[in-house]
Amino acid sequence: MGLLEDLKTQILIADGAMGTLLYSHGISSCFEELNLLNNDEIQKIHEAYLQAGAKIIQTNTYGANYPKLARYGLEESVKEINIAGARIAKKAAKDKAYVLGTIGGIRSFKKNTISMDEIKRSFREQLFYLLSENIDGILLETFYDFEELKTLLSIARKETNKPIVTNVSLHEIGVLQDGTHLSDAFLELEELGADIVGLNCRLGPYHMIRSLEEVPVPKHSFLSVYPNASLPDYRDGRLVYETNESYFAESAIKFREQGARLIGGCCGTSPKHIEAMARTLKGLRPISEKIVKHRPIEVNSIPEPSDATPPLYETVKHRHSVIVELDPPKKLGISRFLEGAKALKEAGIDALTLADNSLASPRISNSAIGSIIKQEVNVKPLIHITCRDRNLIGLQSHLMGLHTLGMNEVLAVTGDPSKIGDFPGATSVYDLSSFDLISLIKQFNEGISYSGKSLGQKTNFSIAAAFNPNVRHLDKAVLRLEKKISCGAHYFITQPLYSENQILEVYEHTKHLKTPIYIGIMPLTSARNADFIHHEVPGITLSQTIRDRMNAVSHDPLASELEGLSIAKSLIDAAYDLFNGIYLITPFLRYEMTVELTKYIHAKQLVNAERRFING
Ligand SMILES: Cc1cc2nc3c(=O)[nH]c(=O)nc-3n(C[C@H](O)[C@H](O)[C@H](O)COP(=O)(O)OP(=O)(O)OC[C@H]3O[C@@H](n4cnc5c(N)ncnc54)[C@H](O)[C@@H]3O)c2cc1C
Ligand SMILES: [Zn+2]
Repeated sequence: MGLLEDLKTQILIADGAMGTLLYSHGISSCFEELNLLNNDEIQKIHEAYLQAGAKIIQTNTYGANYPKLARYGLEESVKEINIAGARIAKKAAKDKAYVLGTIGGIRSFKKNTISMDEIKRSFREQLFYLLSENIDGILLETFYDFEELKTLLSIARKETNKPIVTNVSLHEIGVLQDGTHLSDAFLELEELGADIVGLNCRLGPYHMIRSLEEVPVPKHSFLSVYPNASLPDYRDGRLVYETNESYFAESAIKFREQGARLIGGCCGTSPKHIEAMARTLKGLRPISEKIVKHRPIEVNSIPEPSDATPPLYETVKHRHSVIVELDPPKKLGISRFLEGAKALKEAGIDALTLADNSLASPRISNSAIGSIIKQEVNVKPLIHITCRDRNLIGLQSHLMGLHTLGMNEVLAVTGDPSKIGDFPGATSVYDLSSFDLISLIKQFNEGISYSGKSLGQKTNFSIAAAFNPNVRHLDKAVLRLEKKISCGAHYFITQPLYSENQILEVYEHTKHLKTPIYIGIMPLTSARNADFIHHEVPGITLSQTIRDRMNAVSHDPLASELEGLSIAKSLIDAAYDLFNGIYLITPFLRYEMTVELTKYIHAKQLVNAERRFING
């Protein structure tokens, strides 16, 4: 008889946690390395689970892959650790229990920390060594990223006919991180060839039972469930779980009622939990029919307010559009800022862009000031959002707040790192990259939070992303743009450009993209300002001609300003025929300069319109 054959008629008990058990024994080094250093300890744990009633145990190889072992400098030991892990488990099982070779998910919520190619490479390596030891099946567990699991399952299915168990991990009841409903996920996994589909880790029995209530008994696979002991608690600097064996015994009955046939435990569980479940389920046959609970996910689109202007990405597709950056002040007091916002509004800008603590220095919160100008000046705020100052919780709360305040224009950027700003020792959070943040906002627009939970409403953010053309290889920067588009960016805003040639070059490199681009133009204010930008701002070089022009008027502040404006106007002339979007950056709150440039652009628009009219 084989594992799958047994599951046709029986419920099989699996083992519980390995990692947290070792941790509770005081071990905090690499758990998988113990396969080499202390195989007795691992074998004893397997034996304790077998003794408790487990008929299926898993190898101690959860994190025995190249990227995870590399954290301990053990990346060259993938082969030895996996082979040893399989041998220890088989030795403990003595052919009386099945041994699954465990491979854990790599990506948690940060998608871009590691590429899929790297994940595939490391997976193939681990899979190869586990299969070489003639184990009874493969256990793919703790997958938060459904794409990752599907990709790896497809690879494994081609490599082996042995049973494959796929366990996903959920943050929320019944739904995966990308919003896929659990029942749909199981169907997809079945189609890709999983023999057993289920849940493990992160949630305890309560949330797992509620998740399984929404899932029919699979037709072409078996259902597995490996709950954590409880939600974790943080005590004295350690994660601890409740010990609750009798609760597990009761839960085992409910898992059976939900159609589970392979039942084990994950973090925080011990042989006592497994023993309690094995005892309770002894002699009970699995069920094949159940009533499925349907809990519809309700996501409503919010009605558009009747006076709503179109999002910037629409506006800029159809006509020239000017947006202006006016940085929130570094000191308290916003009167000059408000004057500027009003003047720019009167000059006819489409939005005022508000940086998020640019150059990593604290400024008045851009959402606070954005809300004020929206209400008092009736100008559209475009809120920059960096990944530097907020973790995944803060970012989501921020987005919900912006939506609630009706501020729908956002720019998603990584953010200048703290070390370049006023507080070099402050943490740069970077839970998400700019790509992840763009994807998150797109997911919000579908009404789904990062963890897959319904937000109750869809947001309607218009998503801008940053484009830095001041790099040596523009081709590579354009590849990043393409990736940002695939994540959900609606349009781009560039760093300031200072040469007509560069503007043309940007056009040539991006003309294949359908995504609109706002070209950044920041007027120079003085020869010193020009020198600073040329010598100290990474990636930006000013031509000798521009620097000579600014130097020639260095004695006269007014003439300097006029020369700065004149240079900016030439750049606008170069950009105007190639791009609809112009992004003006106000230097040092000198909004008179960006007002002048906005008027200049509108005058060009008028002249062009007249010309078109005259020419019919
Ligand atoms: C319009 C605009 C507004 C901005 N507003 C703010 C703000 O309000 N607050 C703030 O703190 N910062 C702001 N920045 C700065 C921005 O966060 C950083 O300059 C950032 O590195 C560039 O944009 P991104 O975050 O989308 O970078 P990404 O494209 O995500 O790049 C992130 C990292 O990758 C590197 N990288 C980028 N391109 C390449 C390439 N071609 N090859 C190799 N590596 C590359 C970069 O060095 C960077 O560290 C803004 C930038 C722009 C263009
Ligand atoms: Zn776990």
